[in-house]
Amino acid sequence: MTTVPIDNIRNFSIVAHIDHGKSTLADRLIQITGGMSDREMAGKEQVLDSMDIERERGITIKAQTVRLKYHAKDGKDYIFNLMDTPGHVDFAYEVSRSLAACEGSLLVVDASQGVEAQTLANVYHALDANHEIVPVLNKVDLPAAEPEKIKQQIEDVIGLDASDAVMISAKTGLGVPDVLEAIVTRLPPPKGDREATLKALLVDSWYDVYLGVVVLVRIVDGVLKKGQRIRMMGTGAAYDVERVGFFTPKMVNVEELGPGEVGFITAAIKEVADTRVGDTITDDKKPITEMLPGFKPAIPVVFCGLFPVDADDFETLRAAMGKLRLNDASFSFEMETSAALGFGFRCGFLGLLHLEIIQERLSREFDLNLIATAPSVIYHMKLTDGSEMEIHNPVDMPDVVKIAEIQEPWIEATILTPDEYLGSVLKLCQDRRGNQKELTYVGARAMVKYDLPLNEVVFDFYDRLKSVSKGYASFDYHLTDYKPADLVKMQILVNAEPVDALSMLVHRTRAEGRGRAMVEKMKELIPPHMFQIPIQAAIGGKVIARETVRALRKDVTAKCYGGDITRKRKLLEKQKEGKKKMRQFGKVDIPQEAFIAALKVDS
Ligand SMILES: Nc1nc2c(ncn2[C@@H]2O[C@H](COP(=O)(O)OP(=O)(O)OP(=O)(O)O)[C@@H](O)[C@H]2O)c(=O)[nH]1
Repeated sequence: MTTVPIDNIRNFSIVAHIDHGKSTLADRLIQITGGMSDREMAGKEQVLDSMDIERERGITIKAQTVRLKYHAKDGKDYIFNLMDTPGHVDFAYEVSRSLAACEGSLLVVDASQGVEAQTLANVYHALDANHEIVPVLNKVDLPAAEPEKIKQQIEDVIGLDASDAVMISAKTGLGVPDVLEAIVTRLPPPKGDREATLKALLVDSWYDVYLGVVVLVRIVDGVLKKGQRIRMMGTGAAYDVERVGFFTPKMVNVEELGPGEVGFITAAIKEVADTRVGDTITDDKKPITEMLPGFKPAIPVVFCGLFPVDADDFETLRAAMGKLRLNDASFSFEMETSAALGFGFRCGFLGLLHLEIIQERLSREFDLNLIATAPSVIYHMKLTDGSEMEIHNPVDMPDVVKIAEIQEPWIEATILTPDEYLGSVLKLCQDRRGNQKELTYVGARAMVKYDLPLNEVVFDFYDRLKSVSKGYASFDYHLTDYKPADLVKMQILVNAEPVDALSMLVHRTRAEGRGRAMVEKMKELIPPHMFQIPIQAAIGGKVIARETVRALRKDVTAKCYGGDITRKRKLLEKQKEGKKKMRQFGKVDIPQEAFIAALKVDS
């Protein structure tokens, strides 16, 4: 089964904006080509059931690539390798490695929605990888579908010829057989030399409880065999290959993989961290000398502290993070202690969405209740003594008198929005110190490009963008460069003591607004004590905003005007609840909500 003529192989991926139907189409392709029986596909439950069983047996936790067999109209049998690509922008590097393992892409565009920000970002990645691209218009079954208009949009905005776009409904199956034919006739086969020394791309790797580390590879030249001793050129480590195979999506073992093929190997590799996405694999005995281009480690760009709300959860949190890291070498964490929040971890992420995903998984899968400190980016500091340093926790910032210059990272953001929300979107970008670079139209929607400081985006940019556009704007970004910035370290002082978890670097012009909003929020949420509590925002020794929590009166409800009984009861109950989750800070008890709220303020 493995010795397929190379001309009968097609390696491709599906690129699309979120929700445009990538997974539905992939499922259909698997179904039609027989990777799963109708019965298995019919009820989602059954597919899930079988996956659960597989999971229990540790067969395929994460089948990144599916091999499909297709008997084409030309009478020949073809092998398709459908490569999955990570769904979002933070994993741009992983996306580009997956794309580097194929020759073509299906560009799926929702015929009722049209081109979106991630359609563009993903199609550019595919073009960078020299892919042949077949445009596919999905959801033509919807009454709102406007395939002709969207074809024009693809031509105007992306510059791709869409006259031959395949029209489908991944949901009903309409047109999907045409997609299979287009893969054969319009995408090129891979090239490779079977007689040459082994050269393979490490596309991805993950940890499987039963098999250990599973490595997904794309063979460029030569043959990868069971029992062969291979070498990873980036790390220099050598391993004996134990298993070779592919997914259908079920795991199938074979003796070898030849040029152009995509499959997996296992080789007693201990940790995912021992494998590097993008590395070149060769034969240990007669290694090639030149690596495949583009190898680079993933570098975290956004950091924040994660602390358990309940201090007893610390060990659970450590274990949970360890588990997530097994399959995600780009997520980093180290222990951190905060006077305000106790023991926790300083974590590094590839970007905002990565941060959100990890946070979400920790709370959902491990049932952990967490407080996240304000996200921070990596700042470059030039010191007066001529040295330089990187700061990714405001707490570590040196004394201001020692700093000659602070530089912050900038991004280029692409936003697509319906015209009616354009004004609000521009205002949001402008408020976040953005510089507008471009404003064009994609049909009835505006496409704006902005240069923005990442520091302003890590706060709550997504949430704000969604709310000002009622969820219709789409967003994508990539890092560009570092620029000098007038940033200051702002601290929040409660009862004259700085609360470390609330320190942040902000632009001087934005410090007062944010400081004021934070102290106001804190005032609302810190209950009165026996003494008066000043809450201040300060830059260095200078206070820029202040509120005061008044000293406790005998009757906490007395200040409720009107004497509405239910309101009084609510207040008393709230206080009782608050007591349970307080952090003793100096002499002051600060409820968890106060931290969460202070970190979420918009200004
Ligand atoms: N009407 C209609 N709905 C479709 C069609 N294809 C997909 N959908 C629906 O669109 C939604 C998104 O489809 P998915 O396949 O999950 O989209 P995706 O691009 O994989 O989305 P992510 O996995 O979130 O990236 C689902 O509710 C599908 O049922 C179609 O051809 N017609």
